[in-house]
Amino acid sequence: MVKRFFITGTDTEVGKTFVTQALMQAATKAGDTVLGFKPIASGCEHIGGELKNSDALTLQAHSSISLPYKLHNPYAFAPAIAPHIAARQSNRTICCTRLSRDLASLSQHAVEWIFIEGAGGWRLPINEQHYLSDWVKDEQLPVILVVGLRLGCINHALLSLEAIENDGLAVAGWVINHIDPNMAQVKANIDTLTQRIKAPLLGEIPWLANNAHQKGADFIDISPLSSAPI
Ligand SMILES: Nc1ncnc2c1ncn2[C@@H]1O[C@H](COP(=O)(O)OP(=O)(O)OP(=O)(O)O)[C@@H](O)[C@H]1O
Ligand SMILES: C[C@H](N)[C@H](N)CCCCCC(=O)O
Ligand SMILES: [Mg+2]
Repeated sequence: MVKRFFITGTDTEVGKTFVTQALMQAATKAGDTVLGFKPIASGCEHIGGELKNSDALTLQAHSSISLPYKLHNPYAFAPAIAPHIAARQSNRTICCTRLSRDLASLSQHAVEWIFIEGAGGWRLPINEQHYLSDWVKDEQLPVILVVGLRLGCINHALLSLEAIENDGLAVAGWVINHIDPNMAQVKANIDTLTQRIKAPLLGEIPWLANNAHQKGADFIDISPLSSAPI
């Protein structure tokens, strides 16, 4: 059965795509097949007559099978703004039923893993009534939290975990991602997080300058995910 995980983060721009790519590479290195899904993306460009997003293109490029772009990213909006606002501006409605149908059809492909990248942080509005977290709840997806290590991330990490758990979802793991090469008191901050977070730590990714992104997988251990509830 396909193992599916939802990747959220302590904020936007904390490394969700970077970590999702690393997870996909780690699974691929282990000899498994993977698919990436970015249900909702804002900040897209017209490419070949279609709106495309760089996160979704990254996930598509790291997938084991070749599928049309739309299957990796059903909702694509041009402006780099909150997706529910972008949707409203373009007279579209983001709908959980559609997302579930698209994930179900992706899940029919014979792959071992599907990694699903959220947008923004945990409580991202998708329309006037719903949050992306409501859809994750509908799907009962185990969650992986990316903590972008910078000043302020302790509060963001602990509040995100509290919300995920209060939503009744399993935290399958978390990842420390070094996004600030000049951060002070790195070890004391990491100790503060590790003392308080009980979920498995899947890895600590250093600041990888000069687009050394392909190395991300070297710092990730996906083995705790194999025993996570599906
Ligand atoms: N460990 C790292 N070392 C160096 N650069 C990093 C690292 N992690 C992330 N980055 C860079 O930080 C930026 C933000 O990362 P990323 O796009 O993965 O964030 P995100 O959480 O997916 O953002 P969004 O909310 O837009 O989806 C990117 O330019 C990425 O290349
Ligand atoms: C465009 C950007 N890169 C993100 N994908 C969108 C982040 C939306 C955040 C909304 C919010 O919580 O305020
Ligand atoms: Mg991203």
